[in-house]
Amino acid sequence: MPVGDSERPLLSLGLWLAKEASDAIPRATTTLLVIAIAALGFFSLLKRRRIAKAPLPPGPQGVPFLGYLPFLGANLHRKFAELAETYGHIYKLQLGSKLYVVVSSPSLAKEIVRDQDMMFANRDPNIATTIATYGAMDIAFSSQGPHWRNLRKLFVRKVMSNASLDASYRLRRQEVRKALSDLYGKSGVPVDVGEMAFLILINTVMSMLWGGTLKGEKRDAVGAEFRKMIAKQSVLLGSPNVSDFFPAFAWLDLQGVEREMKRVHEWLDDFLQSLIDCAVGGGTNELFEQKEGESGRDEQKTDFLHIFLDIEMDLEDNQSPIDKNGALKAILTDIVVGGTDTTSTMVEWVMTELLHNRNVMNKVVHELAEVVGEDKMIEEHHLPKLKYLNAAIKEALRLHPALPLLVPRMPDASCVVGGYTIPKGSNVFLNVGSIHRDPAIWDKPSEFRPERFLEDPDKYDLSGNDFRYMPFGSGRRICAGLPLAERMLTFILASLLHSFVWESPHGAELELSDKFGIVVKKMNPLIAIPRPRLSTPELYMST
Ligand code: HEM
Repeated sequence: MPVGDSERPLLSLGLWLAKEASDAIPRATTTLLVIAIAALGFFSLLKRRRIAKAPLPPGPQGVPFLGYLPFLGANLHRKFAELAETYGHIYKLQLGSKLYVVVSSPSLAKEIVRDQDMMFANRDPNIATTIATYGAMDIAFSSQGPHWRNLRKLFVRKVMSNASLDASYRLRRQEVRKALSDLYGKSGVPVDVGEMAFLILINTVMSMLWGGTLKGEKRDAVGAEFRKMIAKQSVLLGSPNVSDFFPAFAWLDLQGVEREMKRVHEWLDDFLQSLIDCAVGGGTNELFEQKEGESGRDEQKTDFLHIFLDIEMDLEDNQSPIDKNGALKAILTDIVVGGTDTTSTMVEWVMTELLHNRNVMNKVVHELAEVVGEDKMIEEHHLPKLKYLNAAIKEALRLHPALPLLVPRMPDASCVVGGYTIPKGSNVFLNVGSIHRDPAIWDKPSEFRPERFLEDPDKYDLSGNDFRYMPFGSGRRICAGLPLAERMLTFILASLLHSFVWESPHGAELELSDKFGIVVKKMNPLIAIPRPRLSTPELYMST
C-alpha cells in the first residue's frame, strides 16, 4: 500500500526508503540499520570527544629526549611500586620515544583485562623477545589475529586438555620419581633447591614434549647449561634495552642485548632442532634417547611434540595457514622456556617460605601424611585433596608471582582507562605484584598466611576472574599453560615435601629478597638439606 504524504512526518528516518507494505521486513531492517549507524556514529563521536578530553595519566617528568630512562634502574617491579606511591594507581613513563603506562589497582585492571580485553590483547615484543620467539611467532608475544588465535586454540584444546594431560601423567611421574631416587642418594647433603627444581622441570617438560629424555651421562650437564641459558635469556628479556626506546638507533645495539640474545637463541635453536629431528626420525642422537616402548612413528603418541606434528598436518588445510616450522619452534620455546623457569622459580619460592615458616611446613607435612600415608608415594589423584598445600602455593604466588608485571599489553587504538587516555601503541604493565601486596586489599599483606585462602577457597582461584589476585594473568591472554603449571607445581612440591624432611644448613640465613628479570627469582639461591622421611627405602626406588 502506498504511503500517504500526510503520514510522512510520522515516519522514522529509515522508512522513507521503502514505499510498499510488502517491504515491511526490508523496511524494518533498513530502519534498524540506520538507527545502528547513527548510534555508532554518535557513540564513536562521544568516545573520540571523551578521549580528546581525557588527559594522559600523571607521571614523573624525566629529562629531554631520554625521558625517565636514566632513573629507571634494574629492578622495575620495585621502581614501579615506588612511583605508584607518588603518582597513584595509574601513571605514565616516557622512556625515549615510547610511552609506558603502569596500572596497579583491581578496578583499573578490570577495565583493561575484562571491559576492554579485546582492545588490550596485543603485545609489543621488544628486540630481545622478537629474536627469542622466531619473530614473535609464538603464543605469548604474537599479537591477536588469526595466527595467535589458531596457535592458542590448538595449544589449549589439544595439548592442555584434561585428556592430554592425563595421558602424559605417566611421563611426569617417571621423571619426578627418578629425581626423588637421585635425591635419596644425596641425603644429608646441601642442595640448591632452584637448580634441583629446574632439573626436574626440564626433564619432565622434555619428557612430555616428545616422550624421550636426555641421555644419562648428559642429563645433569645439559640441564645445568640449559638453566644458565634460560637465566641469561630471562635477564635479557626483562632488562631495559636502549635500542627498544630509540628504534632509530637500534642498529648500534649499544648495550649488546641483540648480539647476546642471538647467541643464546642459537644455542636454544640447536637444542630444539635436535629434539625435533630426533622425534621425527623416531630415534636417538648424542643428546636424547627415547623411552622404552616409545620408538616407532606409527605408535599412538601422547607426547606434545607428536600432537603438534599431527596438528601441523591438519594445518595444511586450514584457512589461515601458518609458517609451520617457525611456529613449531616458537611454541616449543614457550613451553620449554616459559614452562620451566616460571614453575621451578615457584617451587623455590614455596620451599623458601615453608622453611621460613615452620608452623606452615608442619601443617603441610601433616596433611600429606594424612592424605597419602608414609608408606605410599604421591600420585596426581591425591593433589585436589591437599587443601592446605594448595593454599600455601596460592599464598606464595601472591607474595612472589613469577611474572609480577605479567606480559605487557598494547592497545589497538587510543582508549580511556580510569579517566585517562591510553594512547594507541603504548605499553601497559599490570602491576599484579603490587596489587597482591596492597594493604587496602590484604590483611597484613607481607605475612605468609595460607589460611587466608582457606576461608573461602573459591574466592581467589587462579582463573584471573578476581582482579585482586592474578598470578597467571587474566582475560584472553591469561597463561595458556595454567592447567599444566598447576599440576606440575603441586605434584613436584607434594613429592619433595612428602618424601623428605627439609632443613636449612646450620647457621644459614633464610632471606626473601628477589631480583628482577622477566621471571622474578630469589636474589640468593635457597640451599636446603633433604633427609628421607618415608617408611622404607624401596619406596624411593619405585618408578
Ligand atoms: C607457575 C608457573 C607459571 C606461571 C606463574 C605463569 C604465569 C604466566 C603469566 C602471568 C602470563 C601472562 C598472562 C597475561 O599477560 O595476562 C603467562 C603467559 C603464558 N604462559 Fe604461563 N605461567 C606458568 C607456567 C606456564 C607453563 C607450564 C606454560 C606452558 C607449558 C606456560 C605458557 C604460557 C603461554 C604460552 C603464555 C602466553 C599466553 C598468551 O599470550 O596468549 N606458562 N604465564
